[in-house]
Amino acid sequence: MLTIKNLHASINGKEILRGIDLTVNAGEVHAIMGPNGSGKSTLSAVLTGNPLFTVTEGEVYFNGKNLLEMKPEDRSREGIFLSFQYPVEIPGVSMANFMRAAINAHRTYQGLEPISASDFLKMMREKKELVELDAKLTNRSVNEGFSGGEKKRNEIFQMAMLEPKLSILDETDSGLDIDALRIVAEGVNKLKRDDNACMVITHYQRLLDYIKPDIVHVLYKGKIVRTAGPELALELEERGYEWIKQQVDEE
Ligand SMILES: Nc1ncnc2c1ncn2[C@@H]1O[C@H](COP(=O)(O)OP(=O)(O)OP(=O)(O)O)[C@@H](O)[C@H]1O
Repeated sequence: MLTIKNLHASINGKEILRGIDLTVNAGEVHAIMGPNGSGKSTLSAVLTGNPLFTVTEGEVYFNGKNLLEMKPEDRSREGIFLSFQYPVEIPGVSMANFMRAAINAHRTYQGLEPISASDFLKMMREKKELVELDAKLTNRSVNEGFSGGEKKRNEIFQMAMLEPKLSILDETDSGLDIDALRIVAEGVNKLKRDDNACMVITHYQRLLDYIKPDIVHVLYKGKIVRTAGPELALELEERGYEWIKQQVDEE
């Protein structure tokens, strides 16, 4: 589904990603861990087309298409979803109008008719139940006055509505409480299918108590320096990153 080859990216002339190689197949959940400042958020920003970052080398293919040539909105329409650490409030725009516009933008791109009012309402109802979103929240403006946990749940609701092929969840340093962590995790687990995939950026093993990753990667100094099964996250929880840093710096 996603193939990243030797990806280098920089910001203001400073190289942050220094040769990322990563393959994500349909049906897989990947956890991206790593010390502060190693480039985890930069990787999600580059994949979704944040214009602040410049790709200086490498290739990224998403379902056979050259991702780096696509505009950010087309990456979304192709099925990439980024859950933000700090979701923005959009006063004056109702959740229903926002979601309907987003779904129809995707449908137009796929050459489909706009979704009918009855299908849309049915979908809203089903997905609200799936992620246990309080029905009252969808009558309000997008994220306006939502608590941190409500915003997070709303992000997962949007993810459920858009049915992305690849979800990237950036939870770095987010100060999520244990309930919000569980919401994110349950959402990911419920939405997991054989034909979609998920990349979870996290500092905390505790998120991975709820989401079972198939593969865990450690990013350090802009490169993936270790890749293993879920046992790697447990080892990091126990031993920290120092031992990996030392090993890598000596290599
Ligand atoms: N606008 C910017 N200007 C200069 N440097 C930046 C900018 N944005 C990010 N960086 C630097 O890029 C490096 C990687 O940052 P990034 O946020 O990707 O790391 P991270 O692994 O997600 O870190 P954390 O775990 O602390 O969230 C850091 O050294 C950071 O200071």
